[in-house]
Amino acid sequence: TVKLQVSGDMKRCYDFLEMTSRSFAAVIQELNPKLRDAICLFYLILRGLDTIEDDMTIPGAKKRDLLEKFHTVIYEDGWSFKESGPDEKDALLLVEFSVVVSEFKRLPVEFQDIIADITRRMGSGMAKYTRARVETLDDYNEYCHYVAGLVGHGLSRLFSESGLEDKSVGENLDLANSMGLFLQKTNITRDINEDVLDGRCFWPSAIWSKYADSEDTLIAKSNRERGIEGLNEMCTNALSHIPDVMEYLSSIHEPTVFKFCAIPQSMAIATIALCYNNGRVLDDNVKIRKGEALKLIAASTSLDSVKCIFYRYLEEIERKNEPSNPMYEQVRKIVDKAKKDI
Ligand SMILES: O=C(O)CO[C@@H](C(=O)O)[C@@H](OCCCCCc1ccc2ccccc2c1)C(=O)NCCCCCc1ccc2ccccc2c1
Ligand SMILES: [Mg+2]
Ligand SMILES: [Mg+2]
Repeated sequence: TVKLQVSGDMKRCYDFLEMTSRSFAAVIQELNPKLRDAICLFYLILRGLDTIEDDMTIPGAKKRDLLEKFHTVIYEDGWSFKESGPDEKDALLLVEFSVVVSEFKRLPVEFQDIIADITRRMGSGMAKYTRARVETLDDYNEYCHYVAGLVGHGLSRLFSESGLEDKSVGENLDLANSMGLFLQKTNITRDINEDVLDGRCFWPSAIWSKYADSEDTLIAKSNRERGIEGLNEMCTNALSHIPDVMEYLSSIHEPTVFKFCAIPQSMAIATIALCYNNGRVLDDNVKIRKGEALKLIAASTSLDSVKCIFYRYLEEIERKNEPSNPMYEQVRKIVDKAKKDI
């Protein structure tokens, strides 16, 4: 008989997974049982950390202290945080965080060590960027490394530790980093309107300041042509990670792990293609249509089918590319390089 040992708190953890993530809940729940609970808890711990980072009502010094010590509170039975701002969408997760703590402490200690190490390093990186702004391209890559590249590091180490993937997956951390950077850079590029209206901006000033003299001007209708050129440069910057993404995916063989890794990447290339040369991104939060997303989920089952998906969207970007675009040559070079690997 299958011992369905879902203790009370783990059930509540999967409820929180559903509540806090449209995109990742399904792919995490489909994972092989050897990894499912660990990655669910890894997600909830980092979502809890990010809920603190995203909360603009927490004073700087207090926020930095919380971010830097979060890797220790995941071991504190009963830990709860009830001071999130009223607009924080995932505040309830921090109020009831004790269910995450109790289940985290039941994980194999090797999994606990990986999750705690990533939480510590991400919290420290987030604390650094509560003061620093994303200015240079190096800042941009560093910030995305902290909030998403490190997730790739932790996931790859968990895949190898579980025995479901080769030891080398947990060692090729540069490729794992690119998996996170492609997803995070896609989100940052797409979310510019929402972020600027929230008083935040993760686009590096090294890029946007070539096309506007302030973040508000960047999204203004009066500056639309230049804003779209900045948007195209942000899209092109994200596309540079595609060769690493393809190489990483070619190293993943367990079917549920492959889909878990591939589906978010397919969503991301479709999102970049939608954003490219599309002024609506500067006015609104654009998202790929539900029907297209479902097709991408169904098609992201093998390396060949994912390569076809990427090829198709790279062609769409090339069609949208115009000789008048300052990025015209850059886009052609990056698309041709990415297509060559496919
Ligand atoms: O507030 C929001 O809803 C969005 O927040 C964004 C932000 O604040 O920038 C931002 O918050 C980042 C800090 C918390 C990281 C949360 C996370 C996300 C996905 C996971 C997947 C599995 C396991 C753990 C995971 C942890 C965010 O959620 N960005 C989405 C992209 C992050 C990609 C992470 C990632 C990296 C490598 C991967 C490799 C394979 C499969 C999935 C991967 C997923
Ligand atoms: Mg967030
Ligand atoms: Mg954040």
